[in-house]
Amino acid sequence: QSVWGYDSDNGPERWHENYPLAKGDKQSPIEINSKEVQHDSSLSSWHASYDPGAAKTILNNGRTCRVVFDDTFDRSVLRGGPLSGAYRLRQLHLHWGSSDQHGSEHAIDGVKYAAELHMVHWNPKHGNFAGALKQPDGVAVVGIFLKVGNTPKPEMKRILEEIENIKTKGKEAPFQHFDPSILFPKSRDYWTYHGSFTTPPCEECITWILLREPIEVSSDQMAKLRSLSKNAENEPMSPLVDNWRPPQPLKGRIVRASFK
Ligand SMILES: NS(=O)(=O)c1ccc(C(=O)NCc2ccc(F)cc2F)cc1
Repeated sequence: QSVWGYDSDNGPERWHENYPLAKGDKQSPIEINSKEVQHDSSLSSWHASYDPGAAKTILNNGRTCRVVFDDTFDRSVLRGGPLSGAYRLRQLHLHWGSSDQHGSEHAIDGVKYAAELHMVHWNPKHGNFAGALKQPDGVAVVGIFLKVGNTPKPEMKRILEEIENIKTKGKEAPFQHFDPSILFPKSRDYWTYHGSFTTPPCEECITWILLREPIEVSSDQMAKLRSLSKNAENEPMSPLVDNWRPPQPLKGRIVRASFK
């Protein structure tokens, strides 16, 4: 079946067969080379004002672990930085590796992190998410790198505790009273560039805001993430790991930094 994934027969190298946009000129992720980044002093700082009551559920869709928010009105929004207007938080999810040495989608000067967390927002001026996907300014994703260390962020615990309840594909559990801004690192420094979804259909509708400072998770927390299964409960356990797309060609795009 043409369902895409991260295995040799349906992985990133073959996505273009069913999703032609995957071979576009503004694809994500990318490798950030700090020597080629342009500092832009006109970039303002970004601001998230999230309503913890907007959090709804957490689910395993066989390809990632995703937390879904109520985005039927401007309840949890991101503004500022490279954005004009308020973008609504729709979902957050993660990409991670089979070991602590890799797993992030973006890489910084060759450094890959153990995981990368994406907070996905869309521009309500385009009516709905499906409409926003077709616009270059339709979606904004805040990317946060996860680094394995020994002072793990207690706020990550909440997501990882829920993993017990969504071990297999298709499992969903209530996930309420959660303010994702507690996951942000201290520094608001970021890189920004124009790119795409890192998964099919790979639309080029994303303003990426990648935070420079990683947050710390423990090796046990990473092991918990790796205990999720790609398969449903009545199928053989297949560890959900290495759900990351490799860096794509920059094709002349400029990456701007909010910091010197
Ligand atoms: N990793 S990432 O942050 O770049 C990313 C963000 C959002 C989505 C998404 O919403 N997919 C669902 C989806 C994507 C396209 C579409 F047409 C319908 C649809 F539901 C996928 C990847």
